[in-house]
Amino acid sequence: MSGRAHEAGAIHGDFGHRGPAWLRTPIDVNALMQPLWPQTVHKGADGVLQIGGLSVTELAQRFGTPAYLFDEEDFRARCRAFKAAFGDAEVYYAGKAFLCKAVVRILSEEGLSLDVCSGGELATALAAGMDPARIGFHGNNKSMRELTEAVDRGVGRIIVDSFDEIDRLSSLKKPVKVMIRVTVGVEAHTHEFIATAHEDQKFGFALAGGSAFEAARRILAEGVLDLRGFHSHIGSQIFDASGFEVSARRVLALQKRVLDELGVELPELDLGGGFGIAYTSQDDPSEASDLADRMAKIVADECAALQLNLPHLSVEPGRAIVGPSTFTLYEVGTVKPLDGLRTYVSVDGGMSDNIRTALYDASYSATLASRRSQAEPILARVVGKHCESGDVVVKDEFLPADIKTGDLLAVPGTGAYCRSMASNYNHVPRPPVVAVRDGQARVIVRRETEEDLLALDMG
Ligand SMILES: Cc1ncc(COP(=O)(O)O)c(C=O)c1O
Ligand SMILES: N[C@@H](CCCC[NH3+])C(=O)O
Repeated sequence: MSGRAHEAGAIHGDFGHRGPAWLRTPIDVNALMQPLWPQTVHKGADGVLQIGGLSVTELAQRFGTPAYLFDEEDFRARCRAFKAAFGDAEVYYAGKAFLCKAVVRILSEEGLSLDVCSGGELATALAAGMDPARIGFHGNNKSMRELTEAVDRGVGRIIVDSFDEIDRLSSLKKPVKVMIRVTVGVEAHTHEFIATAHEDQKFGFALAGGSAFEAARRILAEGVLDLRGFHSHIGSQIFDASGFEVSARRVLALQKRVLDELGVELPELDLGGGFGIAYTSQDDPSEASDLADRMAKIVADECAALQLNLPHLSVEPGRAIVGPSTFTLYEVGTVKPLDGLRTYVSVDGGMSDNIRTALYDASYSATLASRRSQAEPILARVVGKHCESGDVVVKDEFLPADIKTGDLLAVPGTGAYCRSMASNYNHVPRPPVVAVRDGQARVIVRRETEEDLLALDMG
């Protein structure tokens, strides 16, 4: 798909501050909506963005801005797509991408399992009635309190990440199901901060040097914990499936070594999450079904070659399920043209509701969501209201030249790692998450207030 209009928020590239000529020709805006936008989103003839049968102008009036607008139908459809694609394999939704009680209930209804990585995520899952047996618990530094709570509540599996953790868990003297997290040495092609399987980092047991094998040997020799298999997660926002294939091969070779040398055939294998999504029109992510087919094939081929039984497979997608389901709605405040350069468009949120641009140099897009404009496109930078020059939401976007105070801007692809990584920097209260479906809207995470912030301040 080629981006062709400021209205679809799909334009990127260095075209000068007034944009290329083709950008000013009329186009079918709705044809440009996928795959950046949630499935129920479209623009009416008046240029107003609609989600779940409601207009953003109405939603802004009712719930204020900024707000994360969550398309429940879209989220459910992606849960189902992953479940269907992976068939018998277990899909653990990675709660770190975005978690609240409503999401937990939807996951239960759609038959997904849940990956949590802290006592707080575990508490949220349990408070919303998630079956503990369907929860997997991750983390490189789980506390004794967190481990005890997980074991007492009957969490389905704990992914052990260090020898210290094996000792802590074993001290509870319960036959807890565990997986061993392995760093397989794959350099995933993604931002350095979100790659997790190269050797020089904090997660898991290294395959090289034998510590992953030693972890298995120790657990089996001690005979306290119930070792189910190995786990590999190579990073996040990955487009190239070959990294998953290499990691599957390496982990299965380890599984074979455990069988040959320790006499135990481990019955499970988790290949983690990390499937990339589109943030701009230039991103071209794989379908869940293509990824699932490639993973299933490599596991089947490799098992056949190594004469292993097929392990029960699981995966942990977060971003690919929730990322595209949500966009952030902002109101434009100050508009500051810098002659010959670009126009700075300030919105009423920023790095406190989306840290990804500042942290990972992530690319986003934006569209005018509250009206139609025939004005020529100008090169704009969408920035927040925080006291940082790096407080950028969208680095480069073509917006109509008549962009003005009070306009609404929508930024797609903010379902994952935006609300969950939101902060109160500059004492800015965090925005609500509003779920929209079939013409109905409900607040699933309410807006923080200044009273909420003051409530923690003991004076
Ligand atoms: C262990 C583990 N599983 C799953 C995920 C989910 O990743 P993503 O949201 O990129 O699918 C992460 C985050 O990168 C992770 O650390
Ligand atoms: N938070 C990161 C991804 C890391 C996920 C957890 N391992 C992001 O926004 O892309």
